[in-house]
Amino acid sequence: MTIPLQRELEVALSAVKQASLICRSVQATISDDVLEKKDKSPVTIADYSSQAVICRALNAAFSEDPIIGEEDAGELIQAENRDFLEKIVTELLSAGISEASTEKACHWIDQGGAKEYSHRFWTLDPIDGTKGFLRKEQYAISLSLIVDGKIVVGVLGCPNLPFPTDESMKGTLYYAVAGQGAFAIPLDQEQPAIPIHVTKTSDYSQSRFCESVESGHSSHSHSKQTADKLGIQKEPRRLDSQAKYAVVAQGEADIYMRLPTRAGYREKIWDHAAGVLLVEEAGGKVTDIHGKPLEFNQGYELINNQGVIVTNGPLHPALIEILDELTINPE
Ligand SMILES: Nc1ncnc2c1ncn2[C@@H]1O[C@H](COP(=O)(O)O)[C@@H](OP(=O)(O)O)[C@H]1O
Ligand SMILES: [Mg+2]
Ligand SMILES: [Mg+2]
Ligand SMILES: [Mg+2]
Repeated sequence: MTIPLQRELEVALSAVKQASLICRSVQATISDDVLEKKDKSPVTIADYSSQAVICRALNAAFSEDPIIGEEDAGELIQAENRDFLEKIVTELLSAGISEASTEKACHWIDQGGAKEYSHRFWTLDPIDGTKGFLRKEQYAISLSLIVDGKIVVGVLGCPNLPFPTDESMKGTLYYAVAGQGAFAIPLDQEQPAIPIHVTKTSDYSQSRFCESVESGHSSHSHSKQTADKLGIQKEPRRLDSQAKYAVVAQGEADIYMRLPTRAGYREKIWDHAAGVLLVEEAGGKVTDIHGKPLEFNQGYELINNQGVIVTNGPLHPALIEILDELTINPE
């Protein structure tokens, strides 16, 4: 018997692994000098290279599937960005893609250019947590398949997150298939996948929440107010990217709060889809701040949702109630 979505999972895992290794090698080249000058070139090269390898792999296997990716090659084709483009091609060649050229790189990147909802599509964030990537901290490569508005495959590459059962192994590849559970595999070693699970606690005083490092992406003051009202005593864990979903899915935190910082901002589907399935398949719950399910059938933004709340399940209801009382953000 064939397992449903097995081929989709295999292609997604191998593409995200290849992209994760490229991102890791580019991240190693960031110097303090680059950071001081606020030069975004390493992240740019890694973003584009990651999007190129993943779209290339998806297109080879599932040529009919649209891909809603974060990046596009619009700027790369400008003459002044020729150097950037050449560096991307160099990365692709060193990753073993011998047919890489400037034209092909732009073509692969633009295969991720879909914007509209369709009954079956992939969504891709080639580097989520750009700021974490530049700080040499956490970032993720996020890919998922959505069918009829439901996330059915989610793969998250976290090159800097230790393997859950062995801290000394840095780099974890997470995956989930709807109805089949959530799993982790070491990024570098051939080892069987291990299942991961959320915690079971219903005691806020014993719980830990995580949130963005960037207070511009998620309101730290509102999360503190909420945590105080719930009696959460532990210090929050702050980390960039969808690595937060992985941390909740593997039981290292019980809650992830993403509270709006400004009216009108809508979350992007590629910032959440893979993480959402991972947590749900690990036994947890994900809604917006009003307790509404996230709607992945509205195009590239979660237009009918505000913020995101992720928990182990038992901690969800009272948290949503508190958020309702706080009136965090006008629509
Ligand atoms: N005002 C805002 N509110 C919420 N998310 C925002 C935001 N401005 C940017 N972002 C998103 O926050 C993501 C990073 O999230 P985090 O802070 O959890 O690491 C960014 O993804 P990229 O880094 O892929 O651009 C970006 O899409
Ligand atoms: Mg992102
Ligand atoms: Mg990104
Ligand atoms: Mg971005």
